Amino acid sequence: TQNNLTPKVMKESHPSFGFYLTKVKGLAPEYNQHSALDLKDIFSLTKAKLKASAQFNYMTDIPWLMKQYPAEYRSCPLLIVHGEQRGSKSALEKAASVFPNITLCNAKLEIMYGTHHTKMMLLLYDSGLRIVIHTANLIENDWFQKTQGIWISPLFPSLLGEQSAHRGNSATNFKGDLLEYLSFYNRPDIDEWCKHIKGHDLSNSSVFLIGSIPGRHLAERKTSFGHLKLRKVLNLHGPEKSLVTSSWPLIGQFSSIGSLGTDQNQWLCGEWLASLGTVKGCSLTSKTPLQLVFPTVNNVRESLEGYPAGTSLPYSINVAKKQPYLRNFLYQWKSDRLSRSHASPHIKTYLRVSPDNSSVAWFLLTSANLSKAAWGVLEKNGSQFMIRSYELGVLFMPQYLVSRKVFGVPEVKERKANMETISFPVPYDIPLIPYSNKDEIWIWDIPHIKAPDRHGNKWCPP
Ligand SMILES: O=C(O)c1cnc2c(C(=O)O)cccc2c1O
Repeated sequence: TQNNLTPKVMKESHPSFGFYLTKVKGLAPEYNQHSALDLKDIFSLTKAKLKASAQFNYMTDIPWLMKQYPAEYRSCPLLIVHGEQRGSKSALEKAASVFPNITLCNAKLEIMYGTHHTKMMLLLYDSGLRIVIHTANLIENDWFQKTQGIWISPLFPSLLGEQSAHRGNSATNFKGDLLEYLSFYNRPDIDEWCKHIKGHDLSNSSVFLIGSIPGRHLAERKTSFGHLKLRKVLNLHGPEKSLVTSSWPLIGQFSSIGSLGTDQNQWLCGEWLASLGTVKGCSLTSKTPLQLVFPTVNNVRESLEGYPAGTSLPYSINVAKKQPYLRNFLYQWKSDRLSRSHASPHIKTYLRVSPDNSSVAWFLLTSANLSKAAWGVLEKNGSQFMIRSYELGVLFMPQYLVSRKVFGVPEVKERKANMETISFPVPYDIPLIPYSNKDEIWIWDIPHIKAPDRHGNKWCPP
Protein backbone atom coordinates (compact mmCIF):
# COMPACT_ATOMS: atom_id res chain seq x y z
CA THR A 1 0.00 0.00 0.00
CA GLN A 2 1.54 3.27 -1.06
CA ASN A 3 1.20 6.06 1.44
CA ASN A 4 1.05 9.51 -0.02
CA LEU A 5 4.25 10.35 1.84
CA THR A 6 6.27 13.30 0.62
CA PRO A 7 8.95 12.13 -1.85
CA LYS A 8 11.80 12.60 0.62
CA VAL A 9 10.76 9.59 2.66
CA MET A 10 9.49 7.51 -0.21
CA LYS A 11 12.79 7.18 -2.08
CA GLU A 12 12.88 3.45 -1.19
CA SER A 13 14.69 0.61 -2.85
CA HIS A 14 11.91 -1.61 -1.51
CA PRO A 15 8.29 -0.99 -0.56
CA SER A 16 8.23 -0.26 3.16
CA PHE A 17 4.62 -1.35 3.70
CA GLY A 18 4.29 1.76 5.86
CA PHE A 19 6.95 0.42 8.27
CA TYR A 20 9.59 2.98 9.30
CA LEU A 21 12.24 3.45 11.97
CA THR A 22 12.92 6.67 13.83
CA LYS A 23 15.80 8.86 12.74
CA VAL A 24 19.05 8.51 14.70
CA LYS A 25 21.17 11.66 15.12
CA GLY A 26 24.71 11.37 13.84
CA LEU A 27 24.18 8.58 11.28
CA ALA A 28 25.36 9.05 7.68
CA PRO A 29 22.44 10.61 5.73
CA GLU A 30 21.55 7.50 3.75
CA TYR A 31 20.70 5.70 7.01
CA ASN A 32 18.18 8.38 7.94
CA GLN A 33 16.67 9.34 4.59
CA HIS A 34 15.16 6.03 3.52
CA SER A 35 12.33 4.71 5.73
CA ALA A 36 13.34 6.74 8.81
CA LEU A 37 11.17 9.47 10.27
CA ASP A 38 11.07 11.78 13.26
CA LEU A 39 7.94 13.23 14.81
CA LYS A 40 8.10 16.41 12.71
CA ASP A 41 8.26 14.28 9.54
CA ILE A 42 5.14 12.40 10.65
CA PHE A 43 3.25 15.66 11.14
CA SER A 44 4.27 16.90 7.70
CA LEU A 45 3.52 13.78 5.65
CA THR A 46 0.57 15.37 3.99
CA LYS A 47 -0.24 18.88 2.83
CA ALA A 48 -3.79 18.42 4.11
CA LYS A 49 -4.86 20.65 7.02
CA LEU A 50 -4.80 18.98 10.45
CA LYS A 51 -8.10 19.44 12.32
CA ALA A 52 -7.54 17.36 15.48
CA SER A 53 -5.32 14.59 16.81
CA ALA A 54 -5.18 11.99 19.55
CA GLN A 55 -1.99 10.67 21.13
CA PHE A 56 -2.12 7.34 23.00
CA ASN A 57 1.09 6.70 24.96
CA TYR A 58 2.88 5.71 28.16
CA MET A 59 5.15 8.74 28.76
CA THR A 60 4.36 12.21 27.38
CA ASP A 61 6.42 15.40 27.74
CA ILE A 62 3.65 17.82 26.83
CA PRO A 63 5.72 20.97 26.15
CA TRP A 64 8.13 18.93 23.99
CA LEU A 65 5.26 17.24 22.13
CA MET A 66 3.60 20.56 21.35
CA LYS A 67 6.84 21.80 19.80
CA GLN A 68 6.84 18.83 17.41
CA TYR A 69 3.54 19.92 15.88
CA PRO A 70 3.86 22.50 13.07
CA ALA A 71 3.15 25.93 14.60
CA GLU A 72 -0.11 26.32 12.67
CA TYR A 73 -1.49 23.13 14.31
CA ARG A 74 -0.55 23.82 17.94
CA SER A 75 -4.06 25.04 18.74
CA CYS A 76 -5.89 22.06 17.19
CA PRO A 77 -7.79 19.87 19.68
CA LEU A 78 -5.42 17.22 21.06
CA LEU A 79 -6.58 14.25 23.14
CA ILE A 80 -3.84 12.58 25.20
CA VAL A 81 -4.72 9.05 26.38
CA HIS A 82 -2.49 7.89 29.23
CA GLY A 83 -2.37 5.51 32.17
CA GLU A 84 -0.85 7.81 34.80
CA GLN A 85 -2.06 7.50 38.36
CA ARG A 86 -1.58 9.46 41.59
CA GLY A 87 1.39 11.87 41.56
CA SER A 88 2.39 11.47 37.92
CA LYS A 89 -1.25 12.00 36.95
CA SER A 90 -1.42 15.39 38.66
CA ALA A 91 1.93 16.31 37.12
CA LEU A 92 0.49 15.56 33.67
CA GLU A 93 -2.68 17.54 34.47
CA LYS A 94 -0.53 20.49 35.54
CA ALA A 95 1.51 20.35 32.31
CA ALA A 96 -1.66 20.05 30.20
CA SER A 97 -3.41 22.93 31.95
CA VAL A 98 -1.16 25.38 30.09
CA PHE A 99 -2.58 24.27 26.73
CA PRO A 100 -6.32 24.93 26.33
CA ASN A 101 -6.50 22.64 23.27
CA ILE A 102 -5.37 19.56 25.24
CA THR A 103 -7.83 17.12 26.81
CA LEU A 104 -6.48 14.30 28.98
CA CYS A 105 -8.10 10.86 29.05
CA ASN A 106 -7.10 8.48 31.80
CA ALA A 107 -7.31 4.84 30.67
CA LYS A 108 -8.60 2.68 33.52
CA LEU A 109 -6.04 0.26 34.96
CA GLU A 110 -7.94 -1.98 37.34
CA ILE A 111 -5.45 -4.86 37.46
CA MET A 112 -2.24 -4.40 39.48
CA TYR A 113 1.01 -3.71 37.59
CA GLY A 114 -0.87 -2.95 34.36
CA THR A 115 0.36 -0.05 32.24
CA HIS A 116 -0.97 1.93 29.28
CA HIS A 117 1.76 0.87 26.83
CA THR A 118 -0.18 1.48 23.61
CA LYS A 119 1.43 4.09 21.34
CA MET A 120 -0.86 5.39 18.62
CA MET A 121 -1.60 8.66 16.84
CA LEU A 122 -4.96 9.46 15.27
CA LEU A 123 -4.52 12.38 12.85
CA LEU A 124 -7.75 13.91 11.48
CA TYR A 125 -7.27 16.13 8.44
CA ASP A 126 -9.78 18.10 6.41
CA SER A 127 -9.33 15.49 3.67
CA GLY A 128 -8.86 12.25 5.57
CA LEU A 129 -7.69 10.28 8.60
CA ARG A 130 -4.20 8.86 9.19
CA ILE A 131 -3.32 6.31 11.88
CA VAL A 132 0.19 5.79 13.27
CA ILE A 133 1.04 2.85 15.55
CA HIS A 134 4.55 2.90 16.99
CA THR A 135 6.87 2.16 19.93
CA ALA A 136 8.26 5.54 21.08
CA ASN A 137 7.28 7.54 24.13
CA LEU A 138 6.45 11.20 23.48
CA ILE A 139 9.67 12.34 25.12
CA GLU A 140 12.77 13.65 23.35
CA ASN A 141 15.01 10.87 24.66
CA ASP A 142 12.98 8.24 22.78
CA TRP A 143 13.25 9.91 19.37
CA PHE A 144 16.87 10.46 18.41
CA GLN A 145 19.27 7.78 19.67
CA LYS A 146 17.23 4.58 19.82
CA THR A 147 15.84 2.08 17.36
CA GLN A 148 12.06 2.60 17.40
CA GLY A 149 9.40 1.25 15.01
CA ILE A 150 6.58 3.16 13.29
CA TRP A 151 3.68 2.00 11.11
CA ILE A 152 2.10 4.77 9.06
CA SER A 153 -1.32 4.10 7.55
CA PRO A 154 -2.41 5.44 4.18
CA LEU A 155 -4.42 8.67 4.39
CA PHE A 156 -7.90 7.16 4.67
CA PRO A 157 -10.51 9.19 2.74
CA SER A 158 -13.89 10.15 4.23
CA LEU A 159 -16.66 7.60 3.72
CA LEU A 160 -19.32 8.87 1.38
CA GLY A 161 -22.70 8.89 3.13
CA GLU A 162 -23.49 7.59 6.60
CA GLN A 163 -20.62 6.79 8.97
CA SER A 164 -20.47 3.03 9.55
CA ALA A 165 -18.53 0.44 11.53
CA HIS A 166 -18.91 -2.04 8.70
CA ARG A 167 -18.45 -0.08 5.49
CA GLY A 168 -14.91 0.99 4.67
CA ASN A 169 -13.41 -2.13 6.24
CA SER A 170 -10.69 -4.34 4.75
CA ALA A 171 -9.96 -8.06 4.35
CA THR A 172 -7.85 -7.80 7.50
CA ASN A 173 -10.82 -6.35 9.47
CA PHE A 174 -8.50 -3.55 10.63
CA LYS A 175 -11.38 -1.05 11.03
CA GLY A 176 -13.54 -3.48 12.99
CA ASP A 177 -10.71 -4.54 15.28
CA LEU A 178 -9.63 -0.92 15.92
CA LEU A 179 -13.19 0.10 16.85
CA GLU A 180 -13.50 -2.95 19.12
CA TYR A 181 -10.16 -2.15 20.81
CA LEU A 182 -11.14 1.51 21.38
CA SER A 183 -14.62 0.62 22.67
CA PHE A 184 -13.05 -1.18 25.64
CA TYR A 185 -11.64 2.09 27.03
CA ASN A 186 -15.27 3.06 27.65
CA ARG A 187 -14.38 6.76 27.55
CA PRO A 188 -16.56 9.45 25.88
CA ASP A 189 -13.53 11.28 24.38
CA ILE A 190 -12.42 8.05 22.73
CA ASP A 191 -15.95 7.29 21.55
CA GLU A 192 -15.83 10.64 19.72
CA TRP A 193 -12.76 9.42 17.83
CA CYS A 194 -14.58 6.17 17.02
CA LYS A 195 -17.15 8.30 15.17
CA HIS A 196 -14.34 9.84 13.09
CA ILE A 197 -12.98 6.34 12.33
CA LYS A 198 -16.49 5.10 11.37
CA GLY A 199 -16.73 8.09 9.02
CA HIS A 200 -13.66 7.08 7.01
CA ASP A 201 -12.89 4.41 4.42
CA LEU A 202 -10.18 2.12 5.82
CA SER A 203 -10.62 -0.46 3.08
CA ASN A 204 -7.00 -0.30 1.96
CA SER A 205 -5.49 -1.02 5.38
CA SER A 206 -3.66 -4.28 4.73
CA VAL A 207 -2.28 -5.01 8.21
CA PHE A 208 -3.98 -6.92 11.03
CA LEU A 209 -4.46 -5.22 14.40
CA ILE A 210 -3.18 -7.10 17.47
CA GLY A 211 -4.18 -5.29 20.66
CA SER A 212 -4.28 -6.04 24.39
CA ILE A 213 -6.95 -4.73 26.75
CA PRO A 214 -6.60 -5.24 30.55
CA GLY A 215 -9.11 -7.64 32.02
CA ARG A 216 -10.11 -11.22 32.61
CA HIS A 217 -11.56 -12.10 29.24
CA LEU A 218 -14.06 -14.97 28.91
CA ALA A 219 -15.57 -17.05 26.10
CA GLU A 220 -15.20 -15.52 22.64
CA ARG A 221 -13.59 -12.38 24.14
CA LYS A 222 -10.56 -14.55 24.95
CA THR A 223 -9.45 -14.44 21.29
CA SER A 224 -10.07 -10.70 20.81
CA PHE A 225 -6.77 -9.68 22.38
CA GLY A 226 -3.20 -10.66 23.27
CA HIS A 227 -1.48 -13.80 22.09
CA LEU A 228 -4.81 -15.60 21.61
CA LYS A 229 -5.83 -12.94 19.04
CA LEU A 230 -2.54 -13.54 17.22
CA ARG A 231 -3.21 -17.30 17.39
CA LYS A 232 -6.66 -16.76 15.87
CA VAL A 233 -5.34 -14.54 13.06
CA LEU A 234 -2.50 -16.95 12.23
CA ASN A 235 -4.96 -19.84 12.31
CA LEU A 236 -7.31 -18.16 9.85
CA HIS A 237 -4.93 -16.13 7.69
CA GLY A 238 -1.45 -17.44 8.53
CA PRO A 239 1.11 -19.26 6.39
CA GLU A 240 0.50 -22.77 5.04
CA LYS A 241 1.79 -25.48 7.35
CA SER A 242 3.28 -27.23 4.32
CA LEU A 243 5.53 -24.20 3.79
CA VAL A 244 6.12 -22.91 7.33
CA THR A 245 6.94 -26.11 9.20
CA SER A 246 7.73 -26.26 12.91
CA SER A 247 11.43 -25.98 11.98
CA TRP A 248 10.91 -22.24 11.19
CA PRO A 249 12.21 -20.33 14.25
CA LEU A 250 10.14 -17.67 16.02
CA ILE A 251 12.16 -14.52 16.76
CA GLY A 252 10.99 -12.27 19.59
CA GLN A 253 12.74 -8.89 20.03
CA PHE A 254 11.80 -6.51 22.87
CA SER A 255 13.06 -3.97 25.41
CA SER A 256 11.75 -5.50 28.64
CA ILE A 257 11.10 -8.95 30.10
CA GLY A 258 8.55 -9.87 32.74
CA SER A 259 8.24 -12.76 35.14
CA LEU A 260 7.66 -15.71 32.79
CA GLY A 261 7.40 -18.44 35.40
CA THR A 262 9.95 -20.85 36.86
CA ASP A 263 9.25 -23.54 34.25
CA GLN A 264 9.87 -22.46 30.64
CA ASN A 265 7.34 -24.99 29.37
CA GLN A 266 4.49 -23.41 31.28
CA TRP A 267 3.97 -20.07 29.56
CA LEU A 268 6.96 -19.11 27.36
CA CYS A 269 7.44 -22.38 25.43
CA GLY A 270 3.92 -23.59 26.21
CA GLU A 271 0.98 -21.23 25.83
CA TRP A 272 2.78 -18.21 24.32
CA LEU A 273 4.95 -20.07 21.80
CA ALA A 274 2.01 -22.25 20.76
CA SER A 275 0.21 -19.05 19.74
CA LEU A 276 3.10 -17.43 17.91
CA GLY A 277 4.00 -20.75 16.27
CA THR A 278 0.49 -21.16 14.86
CA VAL A 279 0.05 -21.64 11.10
CA LYS A 280 -3.09 -21.84 8.99
CA GLY A 281 -5.44 -24.53 10.15
CA CYS A 282 -3.61 -25.54 13.28
CA SER A 283 -1.96 -24.28 16.41
CA LEU A 284 1.42 -25.97 16.33
CA THR A 285 2.72 -27.71 19.39
CA SER A 286 5.53 -25.62 20.76
CA LYS A 287 8.28 -27.44 18.88
CA THR A 288 9.07 -24.10 17.19
CA PRO A 289 12.70 -23.04 17.80
CA LEU A 290 12.64 -19.86 19.89
CA GLN A 291 15.18 -17.02 19.45
CA LEU A 292 14.97 -14.01 21.78
CA VAL A 293 16.75 -10.74 21.00
CA PHE A 294 17.57 -8.61 24.04
CA PRO A 295 20.67 -6.44 24.54
CA THR A 296 23.75 -7.74 26.36
CA VAL A 297 25.50 -5.54 28.92
CA ASN A 298 28.07 -4.83 26.19
CA ASN A 299 25.38 -3.89 23.67
CA VAL A 300 24.15 -1.27 26.17
CA ARG A 301 27.68 -0.14 27.10
CA GLU A 302 28.63 0.35 23.44
CA SER A 303 25.38 2.16 22.56
CA LEU A 304 25.23 5.82 21.58
CA GLU A 305 23.72 6.65 24.99
CA GLY A 306 26.05 4.36 26.90
CA TYR A 307 24.77 2.71 30.09
CA PRO A 308 21.88 5.24 30.42
CA ALA A 309 20.26 3.43 27.45
CA GLY A 310 19.53 0.83 30.09
CA THR A 311 17.00 3.08 31.77
CA SER A 312 14.68 2.10 28.90
CA LEU A 313 15.51 -1.59 29.25
CA PRO A 314 13.83 -2.31 32.59
CA TYR A 315 14.86 -5.91 33.31
CA SER A 316 15.36 -6.33 37.07
CA ILE A 317 17.65 -8.77 38.91
CA ASN A 318 14.80 -10.10 41.06
CA VAL A 319 12.95 -11.24 37.93
CA ALA A 320 16.07 -12.42 36.07
CA LYS A 321 17.29 -14.73 38.81
CA LYS A 322 13.98 -16.63 38.75
CA GLN A 323 14.35 -17.54 35.07
CA PRO A 324 17.96 -18.55 34.25
CA TYR A 325 16.54 -20.76 31.47
CA LEU A 326 16.18 -17.63 29.28
CA ARG A 327 19.92 -17.91 28.64
CA ASN A 328 19.24 -20.76 26.20
CA PHE A 329 17.30 -18.49 23.84
CA LEU A 330 19.24 -15.21 23.89
CA TYR A 331 20.68 -13.31 20.90
CA GLN A 332 22.39 -9.94 20.76
CA TRP A 333 21.01 -6.68 19.39
CA LYS A 334 22.82 -6.18 16.04
CA SER A 335 21.70 -3.93 13.19
CA ASP A 336 24.80 -3.18 11.09
CA ARG A 337 22.79 -3.14 7.82
CA LEU A 338 20.89 -0.10 9.08
CA SER A 339 23.86 1.30 11.05
CA ARG A 340 21.77 0.94 14.21
CA SER A 341 23.76 -1.60 16.24
CA HIS A 342 24.49 1.25 18.66
CA ALA A 343 20.97 2.70 18.58
CA SER A 344 19.61 0.88 21.61
CA PRO A 345 16.36 -1.00 20.79
CA HIS A 346 13.10 0.27 22.23
CA ILE A 347 11.25 -1.25 19.27
CA LYS A 348 9.40 -4.54 19.81
CA THR A 349 9.07 -6.97 16.92
CA TYR A 350 8.16 -10.65 16.43
CA LEU A 351 8.62 -12.66 13.26
CA ARG A 352 8.76 -16.19 11.86
CA VAL A 353 11.93 -16.86 9.78
CA SER A 354 12.91 -19.79 7.54
CA PRO A 355 15.68 -22.12 8.77
CA ASP A 356 17.97 -20.82 5.99
CA ASN A 357 17.24 -17.21 7.06
CA SER A 358 16.10 -16.26 3.56
CA SER A 359 12.37 -15.81 4.14
CA VAL A 360 9.99 -14.27 6.68
CA ALA A 361 6.48 -15.69 7.05
CA TRP A 362 5.02 -12.69 8.96
CA PHE A 363 6.22 -9.66 10.92
CA LEU A 364 4.61 -8.00 13.96
CA LEU A 365 5.48 -4.49 15.18
CA THR A 366 3.96 -3.89 18.64
CA SER A 367 4.27 -2.14 21.98
CA ALA A 368 4.17 -5.56 23.70
CA ASN A 369 7.34 -6.67 25.50
CA LEU A 370 7.98 -10.30 26.52
CA SER A 371 5.61 -10.48 29.48
CA LYS A 372 2.39 -12.13 30.61
CA ALA A 373 1.09 -8.66 31.47
CA ALA A 374 1.31 -7.61 27.82
CA TRP A 375 0.43 -10.83 25.98
CA GLY A 376 -2.00 -12.43 28.48
CA VAL A 377 -2.03 -15.67 30.41
CA LEU A 378 -4.76 -18.34 30.55
CA GLU A 379 -6.25 -18.90 34.00
CA LYS A 380 -8.83 -21.17 35.61
CA ASN A 381 -8.00 -24.11 33.40
CA GLY A 382 -8.11 -22.00 30.26
CA SER A 383 -11.57 -20.60 30.91
CA GLN A 384 -10.35 -17.04 31.31
CA PHE A 385 -7.56 -14.99 29.75
CA MET A 386 -5.93 -12.36 31.99
CA ILE A 387 -4.17 -9.32 30.51
CA ARG A 388 -2.83 -6.49 32.69
CA SER A 389 -1.80 -3.80 30.15
CA TYR A 390 -2.99 -1.90 27.09
CA GLU A 391 -0.85 -2.84 24.06
CA LEU A 392 -1.20 -2.29 20.32
CA GLY A 393 0.58 -3.69 17.28
CA VAL A 394 0.22 -4.35 13.57
CA LEU A 395 0.82 -7.68 11.84
CA PHE A 396 2.29 -7.68 8.31
CA MET A 397 1.24 -10.81 6.40
CA PRO A 398 2.86 -11.23 2.94
CA GLN A 399 -0.21 -12.44 1.08
CA TYR A 400 -2.12 -9.32 2.16
CA LEU A 401 0.67 -6.96 1.11
CA VAL A 402 2.53 -8.38 -1.86
CA SER A 403 0.44 -11.45 -2.75
CA ARG A 404 3.45 -13.64 -2.04
CA LYS A 405 3.60 -16.54 0.41
CA VAL A 406 6.64 -15.09 2.22
CA PHE A 407 8.71 -11.92 2.46
CA GLY A 408 12.40 -12.03 1.56
CA VAL A 409 15.09 -11.01 4.02
CA PRO A 410 17.09 -7.92 2.97
CA GLU A 411 20.63 -8.48 1.73
CA VAL A 412 20.18 -12.20 1.30
CA LYS A 413 22.53 -13.04 -1.57
CA GLU A 414 21.36 -16.46 -2.68
CA ARG A 415 17.72 -16.01 -3.72
CA LYS A 416 15.62 -19.01 -4.46
CA ALA A 417 15.79 -18.91 -8.28
CA ASN A 418 12.08 -19.17 -8.95
CA MET A 419 10.91 -16.94 -6.14
CA GLU A 420 11.01 -13.27 -7.04
CA THR A 421 10.40 -12.27 -3.44
CA ILE A 422 9.98 -8.83 -1.97
CA SER A 423 11.98 -8.30 1.19
CA PHE A 424 10.57 -6.96 4.43
CA PRO A 425 12.82 -4.32 6.06
CA VAL A 426 13.58 -6.34 9.21
CA PRO A 427 15.18 -3.81 11.62
CA TYR A 428 17.99 -6.08 12.83
CA ASP A 429 20.53 -8.34 11.12
CA ILE A 430 19.47 -11.87 10.24
CA PRO A 431 21.01 -14.39 10.92
CA LEU A 432 21.06 -13.40 14.58
CA ILE A 433 24.23 -13.40 16.69
CA PRO A 434 24.00 -15.51 19.86
CA TYR A 435 25.33 -14.31 23.21
CA SER A 436 29.00 -15.31 23.56
CA ASN A 437 29.80 -17.31 26.71
CA LYS A 438 31.20 -14.08 28.20
CA ASP A 439 28.04 -12.06 27.47
CA GLU A 440 25.57 -11.22 30.20
CA ILE A 441 21.98 -10.11 29.70
CA TRP A 442 21.36 -6.44 30.50
CA ILE A 443 19.92 -5.98 34.00
CA TRP A 444 19.14 -2.41 34.97
CA ASP A 445 19.29 -2.56 38.75
CA ILE A 446 22.76 -4.04 39.35
CA PRO A 447 26.19 -2.35 38.89
CA HIS A 448 28.11 -2.71 35.62
CA ILE A 449 31.67 -1.61 36.32
CA LYS A 450 33.95 -3.94 34.29
CA ALA A 451 34.34 -1.32 31.55
CA PRO A 452 33.25 2.29 30.95
CA ASP A 453 30.74 3.27 28.27
CA ARG A 454 31.63 5.69 25.44
CA HIS A 455 31.05 8.62 27.80
CA GLY A 456 33.59 7.21 30.25
CA ASN A 457 30.98 6.24 32.83
CA LYS A 458 30.21 3.01 34.63
CA TRP A 459 26.78 1.93 35.82
CA CYS A 460 26.08 2.14 39.55
CA PRO A 461 22.30 2.18 40.02
CA PRO A 462 20.94 3.71 43.28
O1 LIG B 1 7.74 2.68 26.55
C1 LIG B 1 7.09 2.20 27.48
O2 LIG B 1 5.88 1.91 27.39
C2 LIG B 1 7.77 1.96 28.80
C3 LIG B 1 7.08 1.37 29.83
N1 LIG B 1 7.64 1.13 31.02
C4 LIG B 1 8.92 1.52 31.25
C5 LIG B 1 9.53 1.30 32.51
C6 LIG B 1 8.76 0.66 33.61
O3 LIG B 1 7.60 0.27 33.41
O4 LIG B 1 9.33 0.50 34.71
C7 LIG B 1 10.84 1.67 32.75
C8 LIG B 1 11.56 2.28 31.75
C9 LIG B 1 11.01 2.51 30.50
C10 LIG B 1 9.69 2.13 30.24
C11 LIG B 1 9.08 2.34 28.97
O5 LIG B 1 9.77 2.91 27.95
